[in-house]
Amino acid sequence: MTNTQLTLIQIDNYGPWTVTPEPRREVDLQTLQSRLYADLSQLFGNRDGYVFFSRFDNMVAVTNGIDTDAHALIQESIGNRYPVTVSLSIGTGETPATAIETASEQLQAAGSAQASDRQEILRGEPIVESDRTDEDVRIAHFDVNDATGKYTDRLNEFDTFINIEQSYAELMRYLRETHDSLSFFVGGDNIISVCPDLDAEQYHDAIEHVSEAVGVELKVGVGRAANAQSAGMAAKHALETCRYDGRDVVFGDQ
Ligand SMILES: Nc1nc2c(ncn2[C@@H]2O[C@H](COP(=O)(O)OP(=O)(O)OP(=O)(O)O)[C@@H](O)[C@H]2O)c(=O)[nH]1
Repeated sequence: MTNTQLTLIQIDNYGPWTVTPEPRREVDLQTLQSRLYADLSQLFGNRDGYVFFSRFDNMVAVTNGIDTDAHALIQESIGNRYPVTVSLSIGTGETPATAIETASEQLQAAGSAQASDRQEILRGEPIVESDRTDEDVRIAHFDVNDATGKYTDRLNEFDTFINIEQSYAELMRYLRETHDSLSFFVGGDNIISVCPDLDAEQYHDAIEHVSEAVGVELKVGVGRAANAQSAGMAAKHALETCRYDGRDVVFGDQ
């Protein structure tokens, strides 16, 4: 069984800030957003978490093993470094979808994303240490088969981008609707999904669905562990095994 702990990260009152006192230069917003993501990736990553940028003003972190004090420290550090603050909401659940649902509801209950008096909220309870197991987190690392030969070296960059993004859109929707999983594009031709305990057939069906819908062929390595970093690393090794023996689904511990 999985026991996912996710943290919703939301920039406080960001919409109004981007236009106050007048619209801020887009390049400055892009720079702020990407630096904030980089810092959060490092701050959570140093504690074995994974952060996904989703919409940049909102980000989702897999935070199994990261306690409330560490969240508070990260929140304070961001507040000291940036002209904006972030709210953090920790949600847990048997599936990633229920965890993000809880995290989102807690933050919504604390006030609007665009309320000037809702700042640096820290809500939710991490999984208690005694309830944690070595199998709480499942990370599935998807990769497009031969993206370089089929797309990067043949098509112009924008048409390559369309193909990759379409496979992402199909996969994220399919896994969300059929298996309560959350999928994130992480660059290149890679998609990382936070999943419950799915079997090889279910991963194979997802890959087949994407292939039939948009004609992009995927493979996937799956890892399980007590935290995102270890599960993610096991998934990467499993993906190498896919490359080596040609299977489309490999589990890290098999
Ligand atoms: N975020 C992330 N990106 C990766 C990773 N591995 C590769 N990439 C990206 O994916 C691109 C394509 O690399 P590969 O997936 O190794 O190449 P490929 O042509 O698809 O070949 P095969 O995957 O072996 O079929 C690279 O340029 C990187 O941008 C990874 O582990 N994480």
